[in-house]
Amino acid sequence: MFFSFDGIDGVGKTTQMELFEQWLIVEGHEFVTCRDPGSTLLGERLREIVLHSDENISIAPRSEMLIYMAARAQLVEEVIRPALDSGKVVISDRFLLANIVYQGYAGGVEIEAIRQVGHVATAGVMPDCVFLLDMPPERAGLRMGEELDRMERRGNSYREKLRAGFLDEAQRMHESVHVINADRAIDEVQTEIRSIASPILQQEDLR
Ligand SMILES: Nc1ncnc2c1ncn2[C@@H]1O[C@H](COP(=O)(O)OP(=O)(O)OP(=O)(O)O)[C@@H](O)[C@H]1O
Ligand SMILES: Cc1cn([C@H]2C[C@H](O)[C@@H](COP(=O)(O)O)O2)c(=O)[nH]c1=O
Repeated sequence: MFFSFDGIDGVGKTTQMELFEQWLIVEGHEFVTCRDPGSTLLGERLREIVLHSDENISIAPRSEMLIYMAARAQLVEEVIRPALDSGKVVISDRFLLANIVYQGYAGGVEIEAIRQVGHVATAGVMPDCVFLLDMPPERAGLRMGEELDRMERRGNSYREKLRAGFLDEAQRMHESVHVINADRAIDEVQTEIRSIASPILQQEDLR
């Protein structure tokens, strides 16, 4: 079973993932967590390039899209597929949906092209369930730290496009993408996440 968490920067993904992991331990599930981009040596190197490069290193929109894809291909190969093959639950901090939204809807790269490259990069490995944490960008911005990375430095209109893009994709993929109102207390958000995950995990256990 493969879960991912996504949403605009600052919505509380990391906080919710940590609570979700604690719950999985109590429920007796073996799991592997990862972050996209990252969680492999190559992926962490690419993360550093795409998020923390000097502003005078130009990264064109398509190059940016492909850097994320390369990191994800390695993540699937080294971490996600082996974990799923051994029956573990996988929890990923972001996945292909972020590429479609950040580089496509908000970044201007053709969305269909991203889907096609995404299919190659992931070899068809996709989350069974995506928790899309949603809230107004101006409120999520209040939760962001002081040091912003390359993506976080993009302005409000980019963030508005991100939110709209995530919500469009959630409608398109309504069977697997669950929109969670993240503008609530931490425990309320987590309760909803667990209530969605619980029947999915039970069904998997029965197989
Ligand atoms: N529901 C919430 N209410 C208030 N504060 C929250 C909530 N969820 C998280 N926070 C706080 O907001 C900050 C950002 O949270 P977190 O790091 O989990 O977000 P994130 O989505 O992973 O961010 P990023 O993607 O930018 O790393 C943290 O200080 C966290 O404690
Ligand atoms: C996977 C992916 C991510 N991004 C962006 C989204 C965030 O701004 C950063 C990742 O940092 P976080 O700690 O996970 O929030 O990268 C992207 O633009 N495209 C992608 O495919």
